[in-house]
Amino acid sequence: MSGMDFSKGHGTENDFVVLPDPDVRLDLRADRVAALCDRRAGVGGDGLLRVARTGALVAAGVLDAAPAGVGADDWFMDYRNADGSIAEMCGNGVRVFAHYLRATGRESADEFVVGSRAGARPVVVHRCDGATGEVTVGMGEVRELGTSTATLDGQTLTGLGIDVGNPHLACVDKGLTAAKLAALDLTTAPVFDTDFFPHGVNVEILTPMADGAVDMRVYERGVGETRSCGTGTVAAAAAALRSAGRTEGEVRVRVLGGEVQVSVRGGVAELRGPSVLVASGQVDDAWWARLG
Ligand SMILES: N[C@H](CCC[C@H](N)C(=O)O)C(=O)O
Repeated sequence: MSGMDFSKGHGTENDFVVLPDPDVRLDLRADRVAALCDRRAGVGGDGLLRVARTGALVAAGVLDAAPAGVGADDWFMDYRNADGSIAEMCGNGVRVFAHYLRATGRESADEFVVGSRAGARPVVVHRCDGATGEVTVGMGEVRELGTSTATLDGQTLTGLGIDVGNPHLACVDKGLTAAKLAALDLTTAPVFDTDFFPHGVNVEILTPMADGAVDMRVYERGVGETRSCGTGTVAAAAAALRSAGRTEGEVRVRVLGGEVQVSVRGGVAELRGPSVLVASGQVDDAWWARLG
């Protein structure tokens, strides 16, 4: 059986299919990405990270141009959601991507830039071995968009629209406890204001800040509920700080899949957390070809 190399990895159990594609040979049509991310009929994942250098993606026409601050030789995280849609940024994904580059020898430095459609994302790899890593990602500007609402589990919540390169609605519910959060039914997509979020939105529900920490669940655009969302934890941290009358600080965000640390300073965020590389294998060429 011949096939296409892949790896599986996750950041606080937000999991990804990692696809090395240095010559950008793969046509990542939405249906093919969805088939790969399918948890029964495919490899399974919340998303897919194609690994290629920025210049190769521009040469292949996948990118029109290198985003500002991203060099042709910088590795670029070409992120796709499980439904095959393209998203601008993936915070947990950048940690796994950076860990993968180090663990496979594609990068040898502890600090380097990862390219994304949201721009340059500088990373610091604090430690990494084949299986586990600890990475800090420079998440760029956190831009508040004003308040909007989402309706889920029969209730309408007010939240803060936040752009972290991709769109979020972070709903701090003052009366919410961790137990009530855990009991929320997130099996169906929240109803949101499509005029406010014309390109869809990732919706976070979180407890108010206590002892420098919040509890959060998230319903992701193009995926559904995930056990974690890195850009979502940044949006949640910014909303929790705002709700506490602050514009900067450190927030520990507890998600279903673990815990990350977010720092917001001067309107710019950093995200620190774990990465795990679970397995590597091959996608069978005949299986891939049958997708048409
Ligand atoms: N899981 C990702 C977010 C993916 C965002 C995607 N669902 C979208 O914006 O459409 C993260 O760790 O930031």
